Amino acid sequence: MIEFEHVSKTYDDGSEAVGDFSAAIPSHKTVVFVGSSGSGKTTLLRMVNRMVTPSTGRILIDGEDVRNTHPVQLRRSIGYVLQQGGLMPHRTVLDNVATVPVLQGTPKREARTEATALLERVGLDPTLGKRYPSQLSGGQQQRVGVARALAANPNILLMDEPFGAVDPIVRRELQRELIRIQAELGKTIVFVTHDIDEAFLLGDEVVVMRDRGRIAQRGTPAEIMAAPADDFVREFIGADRAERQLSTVERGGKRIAVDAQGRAVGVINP
Ligand SMILES: Nc1ncnc2c1ncn2[C@@H]1O[C@H](COP(=O)(O)OP(=O)(O)OP(=O)(O)O)[C@@H](O)[C@H]1O
Repeated sequence: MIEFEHVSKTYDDGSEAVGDFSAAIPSHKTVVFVGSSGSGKTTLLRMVNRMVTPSTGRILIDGEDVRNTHPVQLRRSIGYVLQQGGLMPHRTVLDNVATVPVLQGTPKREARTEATALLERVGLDPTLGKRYPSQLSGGQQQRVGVARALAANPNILLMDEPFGAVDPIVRRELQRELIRIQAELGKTIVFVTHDIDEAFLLGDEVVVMRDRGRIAQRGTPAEIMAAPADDFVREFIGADRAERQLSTVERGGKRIAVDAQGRAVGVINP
């Protein structure tokens, strides 16, 4: 479990990114922080692996204050996936994935064998391991980013808009892949996004944030959709509701559900 206890953050230039935030993230669940740009999501995420030091308050992982663990050790023990992958450009894909285990003392050969298995786990052809990151598509790079984050077998995965820079179709594939991987591995995932659909798709629980990390509502997707706490949440989740409204059309003798753009979202059984 990850606990945020009354954390706040005011950066050196005086900007107050987080006011007073408390939340517990249960183990083996995916909790999504969703909010507009600048609401403090990234700042909160980075407090967990000590890339940001809270101005006040503390973060506990399984009851232990993160300040008691050396930052380098802590970061190696927590998977971190960023929007742009953050891969090392001059190392092969395989070495990108194997680096942290090698630093932690796994023999190189073993680390590479495990890295190959991880590439498969995230849906990549292992022969891509010989390439360099620039020789992969954006979606493939993000998969490598996930494989790398999993390489040290962390209990915790921090994911900061990991699928934000890829096109909607690839994004969908990556989301499905993450759901599949999470069903197998059961990590404790904190996932940051500004996309409410992504939040509802991936989150066991969703934390809707206003400015400065203020929680507007926390709950399961169903709870939030069924009973938005206030106008802010209603507007946030409903902003594109019209787009999500479904209708049915007849195609090839079948009833198909389509969204407002006419995209097929499913076949309706008679
Ligand atoms: N290193 C920094 N120095 C000064 N101010 C910062 C720093 N990092 C973030 N901020 C400010 O803190 C606030 C919260 O930023 P943060 O990146 O945590 O929000 P966010 O919700 O993740 O936004 P986004 O979705 O745009 O990444 C913003 O006003 C931002 O400008």
